[in-house]
Amino acid sequence: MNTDFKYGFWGYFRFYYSILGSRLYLFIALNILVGLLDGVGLALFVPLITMLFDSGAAGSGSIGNVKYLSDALAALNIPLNMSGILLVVALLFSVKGLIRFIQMQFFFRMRFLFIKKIRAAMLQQLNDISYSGFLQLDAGKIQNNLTTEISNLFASMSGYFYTIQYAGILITYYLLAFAANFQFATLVIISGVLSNLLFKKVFSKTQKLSGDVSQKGNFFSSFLIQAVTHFRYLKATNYFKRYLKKLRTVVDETEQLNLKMGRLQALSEGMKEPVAIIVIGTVIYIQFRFFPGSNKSTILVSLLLFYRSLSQLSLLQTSWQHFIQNTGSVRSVTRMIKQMNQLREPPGTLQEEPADIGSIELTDVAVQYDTMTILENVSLSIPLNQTVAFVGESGSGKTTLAHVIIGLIPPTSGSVLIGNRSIETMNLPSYRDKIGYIAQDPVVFNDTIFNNVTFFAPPSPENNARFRNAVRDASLETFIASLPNREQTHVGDNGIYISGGQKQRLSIARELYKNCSLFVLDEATSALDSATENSIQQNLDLLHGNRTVIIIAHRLATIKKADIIYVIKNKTIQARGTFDTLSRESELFRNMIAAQQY
Ligand SMILES: Nc1ncnc2c1ncn2[C@@H]1O[C@H](COP(=O)(O)OP(=O)(O)OP(=O)(O)O)[C@@H](O)[C@H]1O
Repeated sequence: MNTDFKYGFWGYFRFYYSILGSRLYLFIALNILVGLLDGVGLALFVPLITMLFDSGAAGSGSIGNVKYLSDALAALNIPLNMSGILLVVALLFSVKGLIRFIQMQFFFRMRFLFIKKIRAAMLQQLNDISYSGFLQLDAGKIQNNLTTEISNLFASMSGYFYTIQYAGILITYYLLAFAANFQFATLVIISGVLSNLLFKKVFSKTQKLSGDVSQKGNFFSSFLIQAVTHFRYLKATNYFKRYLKKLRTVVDETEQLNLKMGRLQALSEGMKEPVAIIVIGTVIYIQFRFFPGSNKSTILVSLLLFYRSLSQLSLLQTSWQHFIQNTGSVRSVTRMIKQMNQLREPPGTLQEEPADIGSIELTDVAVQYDTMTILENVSLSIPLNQTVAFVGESGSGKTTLAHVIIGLIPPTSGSVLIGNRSIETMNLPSYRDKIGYIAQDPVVFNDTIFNNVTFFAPPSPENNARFRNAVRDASLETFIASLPNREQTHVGDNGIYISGGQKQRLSIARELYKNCSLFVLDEATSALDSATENSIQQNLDLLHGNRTVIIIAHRLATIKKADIIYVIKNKTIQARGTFDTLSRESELFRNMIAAQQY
């Protein structure tokens, strides 16, 4: 997909072409064919008019250069009488109907391909961007671009190509009009071009407004996502009312812009016919006033064609307006695609990472967010299948350190080796296949318990058995047994139908089901009562010696069995050792224990 194009007529063509390829040519060809059939069908009325004017045979009158049409009919042995001509016209318009049917079908097929292709590409990009890249994006922008803006993108394309179709029809009419009476047609065209300058201003204003509407759409989506995600909190505190004001302001501003665009559309709609009629009226006046000897029958044919072209011109202007109105979406989507491309995670090697991740070694690691240093001089080692814990006060950088180890955040400096290989060169998706991550905020999807735990694996005897083991080890068995629909129970948006502790257990069960080599438990049991926490702890202890486990915990009682505890303070590791060693040798650790005893 070519997103590096100039925002001009050919630039847009190149962009649409990069998505649909040579299908576009077929679409244009069908459009032109429809236009041509329409024009020729209409032109066949010319011999009819000749017949009426000259009250003789259609071929005998003088009707400018259009006479060749009646000659062509004669050559095809079609009788040059009213019924013969009408029959041919009916046939031509029937063929046009058929082509139009094919063209419409093709149009919808292109719409299907267009949206599918862009959406699939953008979803793939979302999968490919790095976590630090993702932090630079905005949820509302992503959502708005993937839904509303993509549909608008297609609307821009259809506006663009319908404009070409109507232009094709218009050109056919104009050529015929020129053939009938050159002088008259020239005057109409010159005046038409002049009057079009009026519309140019309207179009350029619309184009600017279209960009603003897209941007506002991003804001609105962002606010809306947050309102829905935090609905419970906003309701409980009655903050929704205040939030609503924010939402209303964005809606109001967006609709004000749409209103302005609507006014411009109304203006161009309203102007179209009067301007065209004034143009033709003036030309007729000039023609008869200054060239009294003009051939009236040729002017009549020319007029008929211009009159008919009025509706095509109106359709052309509407399509162009439609295209212009949606160019803001094209700019928004292509900018986002470009940005997402730049934020891609480095590909690393293609080879699969081994099931055993090996030992983890960090040397002199530093992490900065912008100019703020979060960690520095961090060196640590996590031997294979050992359990380590990171402790330290809130905001000391424990989660950040875990993110460095699982390759979510690249260190600003220093080296990270996983199984003796630099993390920079690793196949990160394959590495993460082996990682179980229980985040501070439990991650729960709006689906059934079974799907949440198995992550949408199909039910099978093997998966069902794995599911049962996982929910047993996460102490969820009794809870599930108490539900009328058991594991088929839906947990609601963000797990709104279940308790905080149940959400935590559900996310633990999912990682246990995944059967990983490396587990990161970031405050994984903080919302549980002591009895449930103990029971899960016993099951997690079974991982000890079999899997590598990183525990981040404030409650020091939960890390007593860790092989190594790293104490983080002032951006670096201040002490390390087992619980007993640290209790004896580290004043910092003793103070932390003391702070938890009451
Ligand atoms: N994306 C980010 N951009 C800027 N600063 C960030 C970002 N993420 C975290 N930080 C900052 O990095 C510091 C360390 O955060 P981190 O989440 O690693 O701490 P933590 O020790 O896990 O805290 P807690 O125990 O409260 O979870 C904090 O000061 C935080 O504000």
